[in-house]
Amino acid sequence: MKELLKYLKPYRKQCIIGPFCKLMEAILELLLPTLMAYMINDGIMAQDQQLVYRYSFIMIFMVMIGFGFSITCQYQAAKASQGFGTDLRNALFSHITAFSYQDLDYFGTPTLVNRLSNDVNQLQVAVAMLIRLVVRSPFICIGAIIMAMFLDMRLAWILIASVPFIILILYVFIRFTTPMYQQYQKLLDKFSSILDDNFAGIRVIRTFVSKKREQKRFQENVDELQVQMMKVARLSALLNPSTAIVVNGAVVILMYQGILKIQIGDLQPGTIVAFINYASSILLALIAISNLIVIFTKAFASGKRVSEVLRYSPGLVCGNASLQEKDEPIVCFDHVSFSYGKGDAALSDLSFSIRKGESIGIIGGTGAGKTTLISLLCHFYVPTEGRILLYGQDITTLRSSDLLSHVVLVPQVNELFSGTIEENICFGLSNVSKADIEQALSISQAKEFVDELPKGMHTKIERGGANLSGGQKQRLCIARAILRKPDLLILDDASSALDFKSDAALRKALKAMDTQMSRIMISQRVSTLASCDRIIVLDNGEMAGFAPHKVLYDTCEIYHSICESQHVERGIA
Ligand SMILES: Nc1ncnc2c1ncn2[C@@H]1O[C@H](COP(=O)(O)OP(=O)(O)OP(=O)(O)O)[C@@H](O)[C@H]1O
Repeated sequence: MKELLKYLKPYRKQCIIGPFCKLMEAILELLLPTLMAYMINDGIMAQDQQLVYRYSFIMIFMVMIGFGFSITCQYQAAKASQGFGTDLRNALFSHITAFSYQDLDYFGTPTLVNRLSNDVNQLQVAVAMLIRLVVRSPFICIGAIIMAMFLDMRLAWILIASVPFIILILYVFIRFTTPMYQQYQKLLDKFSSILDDNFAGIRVIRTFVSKKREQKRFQENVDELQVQMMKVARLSALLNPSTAIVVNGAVVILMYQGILKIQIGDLQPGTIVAFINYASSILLALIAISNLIVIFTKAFASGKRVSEVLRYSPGLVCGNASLQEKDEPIVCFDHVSFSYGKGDAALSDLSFSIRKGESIGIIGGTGAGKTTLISLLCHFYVPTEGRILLYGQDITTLRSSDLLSHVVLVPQVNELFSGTIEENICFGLSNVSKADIEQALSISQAKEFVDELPKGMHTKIERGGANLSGGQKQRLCIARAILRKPDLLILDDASSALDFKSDAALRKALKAMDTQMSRIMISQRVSTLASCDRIIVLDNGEMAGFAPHKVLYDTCEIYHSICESQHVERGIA
């Protein structure tokens, strides 16, 4: 939680001025009942009209000054809490953007979204309350008792005696509600995760007529949330009445004792009015304190969740070295093994090298480890054992921007953003020539369909490429990668939505483009990979073969059976 304090530091001024103003307001508020007692005892009872006017004027003046202090405090509280929330949200967001896939897997996206939005909101409210009420409410409670002691010491003891009961009630409340709020936040994360699944997979849910099942899952979670919130609400609902019972009990005893004292001439009526005023001030301050406790209990749970993210050091640290092109293999896997979390090895002891300009195919059954291999090469995950070298340099020592400008990946899932086709292709690049864009579109086999669009490259793409077909999206993503002119282009099943003719044309155009650009292509189709210089055959995370098509066809049993299942002949390459 300490790390959160540093986001309050820039608002030190507001954190001092705000409570100071509230304190001044509270002092004025505490003086009012005593002034009223004097006004009643010395003015009204003695029928001194001038004195009544004088006290009335002083009291109105004090109320106005108090109002000014209150407004100033509200302004300072708003300024500090909004600023704190914005700074914290920015810091959290920039910390999360440095997370690797591994780190994102560790937390899960829904909980990170919740922490960024809901939890930071709770903290923001807590900061506002900290400035507005944390000083004021206890001060009013203590001050009211002290003022009452000045008026009548024996009656004041009735108020003092109620304090331990109130402290006990507050303690019990905090003790039981804190774990309940933590549990509630966890359920909220689950809720976000279900929403995330449903919105992302809405088409699949409809295709597989799973709407009812998903609705049931959603309902169950909402019911759990409701049960948890009801538990907290039941306890919270008890808090205000229990404190009110204690304070009102004290008021009843005060009135009784007060009347007895008035009857024997030991107390004046104005004093008992002031006592009742102080008792109700204490009651209001206690209600504020109980609400503060609810807010701080929630904020404490949220603060722990936000701190956990801020304290988390990304597992994947990038180096500072710049990549030097040397006369060494562009890629070298040196006894690389990898497991996701504590699961089985997704890759086991892989060792191979890729020469500059070589085209490499990767084939293997579902879950064989093809995407994992590429993710390690792009430094999205760190090998559990072994090293990956780029031009002989360990990729963990390289500057991330250097690595990603030399190695460009077109992933299985196509990501396009809202904007024009041109903006999407040039994403992250500046000063790109029209000729280069046209060339990239042409190589990726996208030029034909883009030219047919009425607005050509200026056609608007909707978010996620919703107004394009799967094949069109893939071609634009390939064009975007080609435009970067990388040393190593990786296509992870990136031509799966292309028809055979376009797929063949793409491979031919890539080969003709630049003999210096190395390529890695993952595919389930032998026909897509057969023309590669060499093909890696993966089987359950292990390398079952690494050779040209014809050699593998003759020597690798797994590859041979894949070819047979796809009716591919030895001479296809
Ligand atoms: N994020 C992840 N967390 C845990 N396990 C994972 C994760 N991603 C992949 N795996 C597991 O690692 C293994 C290799 O997966 P990978 O995605 O690399 O296979 P693949 O060969 O690319 O499969 P496909 O052809 O179906 O895409 C599988 O057993 C898979 O269940």
